[in-house]
Amino acid sequence: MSGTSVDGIDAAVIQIAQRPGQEHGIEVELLAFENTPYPVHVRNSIFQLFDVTKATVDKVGAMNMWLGELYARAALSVIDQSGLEPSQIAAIGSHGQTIYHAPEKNMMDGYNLHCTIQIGEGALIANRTGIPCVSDFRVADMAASGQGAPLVPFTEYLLFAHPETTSLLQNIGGIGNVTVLPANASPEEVYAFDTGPGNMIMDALVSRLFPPMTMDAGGSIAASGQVIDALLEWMQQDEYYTLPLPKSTGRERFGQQYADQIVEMMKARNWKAEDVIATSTRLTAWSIADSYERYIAPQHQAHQLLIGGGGSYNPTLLRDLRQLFAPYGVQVLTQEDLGGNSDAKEAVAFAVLAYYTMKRLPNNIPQVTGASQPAVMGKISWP
Ligand SMILES: Nc1ncnc2c1ncn2[C@@H]1O[C@H](COP(=O)(O)OP(=O)(O)OP(=O)(O)O)[C@@H](O)[C@H]1O
Ligand SMILES: CC(=O)N[C@H]1[C@@H]2OC[C@@H](O2)[C@@H](O)[C@@H]1O[C@H](C)C(=O)O
Repeated sequence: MSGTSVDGIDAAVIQIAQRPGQEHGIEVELLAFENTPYPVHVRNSIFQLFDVTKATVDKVGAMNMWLGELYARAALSVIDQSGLEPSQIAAIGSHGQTIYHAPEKNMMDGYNLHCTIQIGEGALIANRTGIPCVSDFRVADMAASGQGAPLVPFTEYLLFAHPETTSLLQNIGGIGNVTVLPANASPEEVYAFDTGPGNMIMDALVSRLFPPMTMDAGGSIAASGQVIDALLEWMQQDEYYTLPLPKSTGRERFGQQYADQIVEMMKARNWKAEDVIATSTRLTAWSIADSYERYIAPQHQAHQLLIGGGGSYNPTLLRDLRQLFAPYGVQVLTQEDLGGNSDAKEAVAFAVLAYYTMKRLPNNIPQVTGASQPAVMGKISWP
């Protein structure tokens, strides 16, 4: 898995045990996990592709192969760490790198041309590892008129649903996304959506205002600043926060151009850099709490908000979240609080999704993505 933050490659080896007689009853054990940060020049080359005027087909094509090589190496390395041989691995699930995501309806000659592009060639991963590789998951959901995201809720339902506890699984990566798992839910009652920016705005602003840092490690910059009310109010006006469900978003809305606008405002109004970081941190926490109030609380009183993704390592963000969720009586915990691993969660999810692809079983949740029907997502490349 390589997410929207483009911080590195997350690779996990898992063992799946099928509960007898239950197609969707599985137990997952994490055998090994490894995060390989992208070298700076690779990260910069990927970021170039987020600018549609620079993402020419030659560059996209070459990066598709380059990332395939890097993902294959990451897979072989984590397999080695697990103590297994590649020949013992049934399949690799590779999400790839999203370079473009346009889930909204886009009609042309009567066809909906909404699209999403994940690169990192699966054929190359299969060839280099000798293991079948499932990649390019999202397009099958889009073919069924879905948004192609979020996909992790399928696995969260399998792994975290509980008879008595209503949980919100909040991932805070580049983008924030939440899965609502009502107590004793059937699959049809699960829903999920992107809450808005996760770390994306913070990362972009830290990169601009505190180079060579690329993230607010430990939330220390935000902790040293004060929230700027005028900026927070401006950010809260984005129409994304009130769009109807299902909805998903990405760098196209909250990426570099968005951060540039804030830097311009900051210069014009003499705001302090650490206050701008404190405000963007609060915005992420606010968007998660606002999503709860707007789309979840009217139907479900949640017991806990379980934070995963890199945002769970930012104590200032967690502080803001705990403050905002206290009035609702929702406990804020991280995956680590449950004995899990915030970093590994999405990599594990794509391994689980690949397990279903290999069995030719549907692995999207139509009401989550807005798809008209279940789909078997993922394309299989054989070695
Ligand atoms: N120690 C830390 N302190 C503060 N923030 C951190 C820390 N570690 C990671 N992060 C934040 O988490 C981000 C990475 O999160 P993660 O790996 O979950 O994102 P992703 O998987 O790329 O994104 P997405 O889930 O949106 O696809 C970093 O860019 C950074 O902002
Ligand atoms: C198009 C795309 O890559 N979307 C990501 C992104 O990062 C978080 C959020 O936005 C989520 O919608 C999705 O990723 C996770 C893995 C998902 O599909 O569940």
